[in-house]
Amino acid sequence: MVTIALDALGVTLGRRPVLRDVSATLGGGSLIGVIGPNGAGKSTLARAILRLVAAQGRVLVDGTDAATLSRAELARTIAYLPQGQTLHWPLAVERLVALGRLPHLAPFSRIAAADHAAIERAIRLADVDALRDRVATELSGGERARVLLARALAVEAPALIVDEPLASLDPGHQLEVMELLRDQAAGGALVIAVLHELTMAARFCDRLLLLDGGALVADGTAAEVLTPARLAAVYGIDAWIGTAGDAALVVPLRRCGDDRTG
Ligand SMILES: Nc1ncnc2c1ncn2[C@@H]1O[C@H](COP(=O)(O)OP(=O)(O)OP(=O)(O)O)[C@@H](O)[C@H]1O
Repeated sequence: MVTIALDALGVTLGRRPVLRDVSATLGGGSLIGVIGPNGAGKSTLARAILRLVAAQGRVLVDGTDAATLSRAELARTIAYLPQGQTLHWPLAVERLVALGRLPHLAPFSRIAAADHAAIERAIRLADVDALRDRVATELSGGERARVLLARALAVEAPALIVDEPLASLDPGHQLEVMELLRDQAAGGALVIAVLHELTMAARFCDRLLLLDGGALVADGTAAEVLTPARLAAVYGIDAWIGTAGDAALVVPLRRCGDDRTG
């Protein structure tokens, strides 16, 4: 299992500090939710871990500074589903998923049986078998999101970072994707998911990192992180926090100071 340690990670964009002094040790076998309001720095944190943006501090992958790893090594170690990716090429779904194997291929080599097996596993896990012959640019938003998740799964990396994997998914597919991420973690992967759906985060994640204004303001279990006071301070909302059976629920009720219940 892989361990990713963030050591005083910081990012400045256009002279604005958008991520400040984030330190945390993220271990394999867990599903870690990264939450926080718009602009809190969640995607920037994901990109800093992947060295897609210049950052201060260090990212250690099993004790090795990620800055010393090649692009291909890093891509084989941490698979990535970026936020809201647009597709430019009218590729068939199966070929798009196959791109997930690129970090494993030597230049000009062909995909091997092991690659085909990984592609088939990813197609099955992301539930996109029925779409495999479709052209990816002609899919609905939710279908496309699941195909792109399949591409990330096809890497079969020990760590997976997914940025808003539930955006544009219907409720059934949201649950399916959260179950899939939880299963990946149960199988030993380190899964880091940027999420806006607080109920999904509370219900499925082993640990939550709450960002606000680029700072890590809380790090712990859902019960520790998602308190009424913190939801008010960070999101500016009054929320109902409870359970239905054994499922955690976080229901935003109103903006703080707003008497309308809608
Ligand atoms: N190239 C850039 N130059 C300047 N500021 C930027 C740049 N890219 C992002 N930012 C700012 O960095 C901050 C963090 O952005 P980031 O995308 O990490 O937020 P986020 O928490 O993922 O937000 P969201 O929930 O809206 O996706 C935002 O205030 C954003 O406006």
